[in-house]
Amino acid sequence: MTMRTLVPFDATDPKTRLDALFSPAERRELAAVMLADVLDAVHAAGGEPLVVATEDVACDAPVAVDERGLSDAVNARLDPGTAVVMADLALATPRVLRSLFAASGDVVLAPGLGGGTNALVVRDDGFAVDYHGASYRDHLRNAAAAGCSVREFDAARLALDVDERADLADVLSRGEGRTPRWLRDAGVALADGAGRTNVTRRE
Ligand SMILES: Nc1nc2c(ncn2[C@@H]2O[C@H](COP(=O)(O)OP(=O)(O)OP(=O)(O)O)[C@@H](O)[C@H]2O)c(=O)[nH]1
Ligand SMILES: C[C@H](OP(=O)(O)O)C(=O)O
Repeated sequence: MTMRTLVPFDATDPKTRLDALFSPAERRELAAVMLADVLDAVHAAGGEPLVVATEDVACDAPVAVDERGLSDAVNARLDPGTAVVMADLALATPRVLRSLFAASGDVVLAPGLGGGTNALVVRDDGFAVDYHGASYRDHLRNAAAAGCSVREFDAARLALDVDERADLADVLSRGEGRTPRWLRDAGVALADGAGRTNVTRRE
């Protein structure tokens, strides 16, 4: 069973919350590397990805360029039986995505650590996304208002999206794809015994 999977991608000025660590060009490179890892996992999980991007981007999937905001661009394509997987889920594996796609419910929501919604599956055309801010809480409310059954899909490997410097610690310690290699090649490291607070980058 294949799952049509939207992968939203900010190709224009991605990962601005990492601007203290990386130049704009490096942030675009990192975003593209994470996108490649996510697309590999989506393909291996039986997903059929469509990248919904602010600008055209070279990647292993069809690309729909849509300059509208994130929620509008996704809602325009959210036919029942569609998944949405964010492009910065650097720990996502085929196994966890197969489980997400197989989870039952009119709306399946995978929370992000910061209160966002990192991935979802929609099977009811009464549901719409409303990203940014504490979107997970908003999505629970939207689903209830639409009379949708909801499955909360709590998975560590989907809960980590790369937004802040500290998120890189999890990618360095648990990542398996191109992204941890890119970070190490860029001189990013995790000081021993320091937890998520001491991600360093050699000059
Ligand atoms: N198509 C589209 N995707 C977006 C847009 N904004 C963010 N995204 C994607 O949605 C996902 C989550 O967004 P964010 O975590 O805010 O990503 P970001 O905008 O690169 O990060 P920040 O600049 O730090 O906010 C990522 O996969 C982004 O690439 C947008 O306006 N349009
Ligand atoms: C898109 C947004 O991501 P965040 O800004 O929370 O990383 C959200 O999950 O609602």
